Amino acid sequence: MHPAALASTPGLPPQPQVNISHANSRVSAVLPTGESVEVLLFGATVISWKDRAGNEKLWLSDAAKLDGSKAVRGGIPLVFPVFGTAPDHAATSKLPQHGFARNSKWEFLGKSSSESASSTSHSDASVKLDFGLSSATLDEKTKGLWPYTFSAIYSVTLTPEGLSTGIVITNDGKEPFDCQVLLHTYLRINDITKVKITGLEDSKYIDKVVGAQTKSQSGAVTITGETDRVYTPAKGPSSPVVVTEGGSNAFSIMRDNLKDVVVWNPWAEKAAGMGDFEPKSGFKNMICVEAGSVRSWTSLETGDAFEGAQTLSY
Ligand SMILES: O=P(O)(O)OC[C@H]1O[C@H](O)[C@H](O)[C@@H](O)[C@@H]1O
Repeated sequence: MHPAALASTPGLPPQPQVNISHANSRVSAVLPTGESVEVLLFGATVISWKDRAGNEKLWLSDAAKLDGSKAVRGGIPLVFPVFGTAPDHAATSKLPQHGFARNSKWEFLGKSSSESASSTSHSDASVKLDFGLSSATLDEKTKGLWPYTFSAIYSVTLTPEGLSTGIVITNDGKEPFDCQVLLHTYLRINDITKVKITGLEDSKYIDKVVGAQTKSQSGAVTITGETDRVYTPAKGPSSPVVVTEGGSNAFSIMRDNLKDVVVWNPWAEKAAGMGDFEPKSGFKNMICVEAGSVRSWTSLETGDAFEGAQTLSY
């Protein structure tokens, strides 16, 4: 066990266990109540989040590359500084799809844990794992494609109630830069045909499946084929987006300063065409609901910071 692990001390309430494994390439944490999370340093990608009964809440492809050779297909890849590609935006036009954050090795900055003072009969300990990426640690090729000076801290907080992931990006350089941020969350569901997404009613969206047309959502979102939409929820970021399955709440997504929500399911044909998407029928068991700020650019002047977060619960 790594020195960072928190061992239980006799007489004190049970504490979260934090481990660094797979030749220092993954960080995992388990709460005394049984919930767990696992984060790959490659991309600071959350690859697993389990409830206290051990049920996996995120979808991860059986063919996902976890060795750093490709962005992870599943979990929560981090999109920065561009969503998709932006051929008309000179500063980011050379970057690969969804930027470099999901393809870069992040540093584990450490953990902190807390427990509510009111805890009596059962522990409600939580743990926060912090990861860092900056222009100083980017590989030379990426620096050449996007020559700005920045630092990013990504925090993954596991509580008995849910999982929060939040990012702070700071412009540490002399030049301003524009960026977009997205938490590309693959939620695991049992049957896509029974899924409804609420909280996006009466909202404008860009339908990327039909030539980036702008449309308006009426009622809950259901998924009956390839879906790739960028919503700006009319109710604003403080209103939850809820995924129900067969009428029961499966997930609730709260956003902090992330005004857009991407809804993506590749459906059968697109899934068949993705080498790292397995099983091919897996599109029935996932829905991406992605909190972000991607419809426009966030401009950061020297010393400015952007902060955005989501909290997932079930
Ligand atoms: O295949 P990836 O680069 O991981 O992108 C997967 C998907 O991400 C987002 O949801 C985009 O809206 C989609 O257009 C894209 O297909």
